[in-house]
Amino acid sequence: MSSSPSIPFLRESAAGDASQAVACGIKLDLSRQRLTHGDLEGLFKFAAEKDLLGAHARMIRGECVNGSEGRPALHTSLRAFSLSAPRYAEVSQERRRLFDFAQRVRDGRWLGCRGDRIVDVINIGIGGSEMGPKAVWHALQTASPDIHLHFLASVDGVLLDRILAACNPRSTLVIVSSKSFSTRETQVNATAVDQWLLDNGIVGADRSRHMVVVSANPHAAEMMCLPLENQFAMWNWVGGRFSVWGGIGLPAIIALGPEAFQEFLQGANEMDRHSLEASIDQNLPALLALTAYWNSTVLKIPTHCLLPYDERLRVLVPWLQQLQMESLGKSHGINGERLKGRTGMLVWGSNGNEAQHSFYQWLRDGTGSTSIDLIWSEMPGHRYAEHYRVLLANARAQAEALVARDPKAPYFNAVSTIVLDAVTPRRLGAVMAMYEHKTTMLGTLYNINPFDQPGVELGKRLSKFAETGADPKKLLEEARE
Ligand SMILES: O=P(O)(O)OC[C@H]1O[C@H](O)[C@H](O)[C@@H](O)[C@@H]1O
Repeated sequence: MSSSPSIPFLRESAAGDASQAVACGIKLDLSRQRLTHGDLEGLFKFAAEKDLLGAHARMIRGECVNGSEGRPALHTSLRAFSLSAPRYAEVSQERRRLFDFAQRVRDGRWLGCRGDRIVDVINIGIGGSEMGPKAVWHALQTASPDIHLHFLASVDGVLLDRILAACNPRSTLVIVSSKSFSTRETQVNATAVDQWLLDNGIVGADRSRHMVVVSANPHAAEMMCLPLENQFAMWNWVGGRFSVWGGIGLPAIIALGPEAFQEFLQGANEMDRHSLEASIDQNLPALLALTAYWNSTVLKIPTHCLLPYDERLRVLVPWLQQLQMESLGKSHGINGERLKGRTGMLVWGSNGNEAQHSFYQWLRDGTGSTSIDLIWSEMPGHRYAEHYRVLLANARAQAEALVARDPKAPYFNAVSTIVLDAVTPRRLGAVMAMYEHKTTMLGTLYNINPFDQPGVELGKRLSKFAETGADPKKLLEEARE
């Protein structure tokens, strides 16, 4: 593979539809990517050398792909509907429990301890234990929902105060979500919300009507003095940032209903099957991964910007940021070797239309090159024809404007457009699964393990030391000596 000095557009060398791929209601257009058709063919050969699709299939089959932690990465099993999927029995049993519990909350068979219906759900959790369900809820909630979700993630009392002020404890359900059940922010927030229940007279057995836990730690319910039936399982073989498909999705299951969540899972499962069955030149996640690999390693583009032209997809930005940056923000390979060249990009973005009036100036004229995904839907989520017409005109125009930069400047943009036929639970599942597969496929291409996060864990350990009043810098220095 060689870098092209003239930075051509794919559309200049690919005939007809060769720069497009369509699956699961998603149309990917790579024509504004900066490579030739020959370069793309070279990337397909590189993918074959790396056995990209074989490695992907091995992940889904349950092989030990997370070497540093010695386990498989089976998030795809959480959205599988076939007996042959690894761990199917335990996953489907837990899914039934989750759906049954959510339905009881929704139809009023599960009430607060004084007989009130649950109308507010507070999800206490951070990172992967927050971002997935938050993205799903933001995308699929109706304008006036029966049940309101609140996400308490950071250990910042301001957020705590605001959320508690919006809720009545008697009609509130608290979900404490933590894979490890040892994350300090979550522990501190859970204790504070528990105290709020206590202050409002919800004590003893009554607490169990207002609090449940989701965790891979079998002692989580016990740690919160709750009965075991108030715990929903997750498993060590699902990474936190890949976990929205199971118990971590509980707030969304309650707020949207099991039926919508089932559709969400089915959409993801459709994408899983597409990713296993489609040839490389039509394989959506593989095409996204290969062009990202090209952009980062050959064109040396340092950042990737996601610009949804659809309010419903706004929270995909922080979700994708964690997914890609925690998975691919690594400079060592699977055998601990220091890697040459770039790995994962900095991921950022915003609601596309709003961003036009804030940072597009930089994207169009600044001294940086950017990889960009523009994403929109062919069906609006509202009844205002004029709004949709203007929004779509903006999205289409910006797809061109963002690549219309000074051809003599050393800075340029590489743009993909991703068009959904609609934003339904099914399509959302497919889009999120597509980005998950893009991320893990990039792990294969870069030769890194996308399933661990050693850098974050050091920070977590140091914060615990800092809580005792110790200087974290000193502790690091001592550890080095
Ligand atoms: O779910 P928990 O165990 O509480 O972890 C919450 C988060 O903690 C860390 O920040 C990890 O890097 C994240 O991947 C994880 O999602």
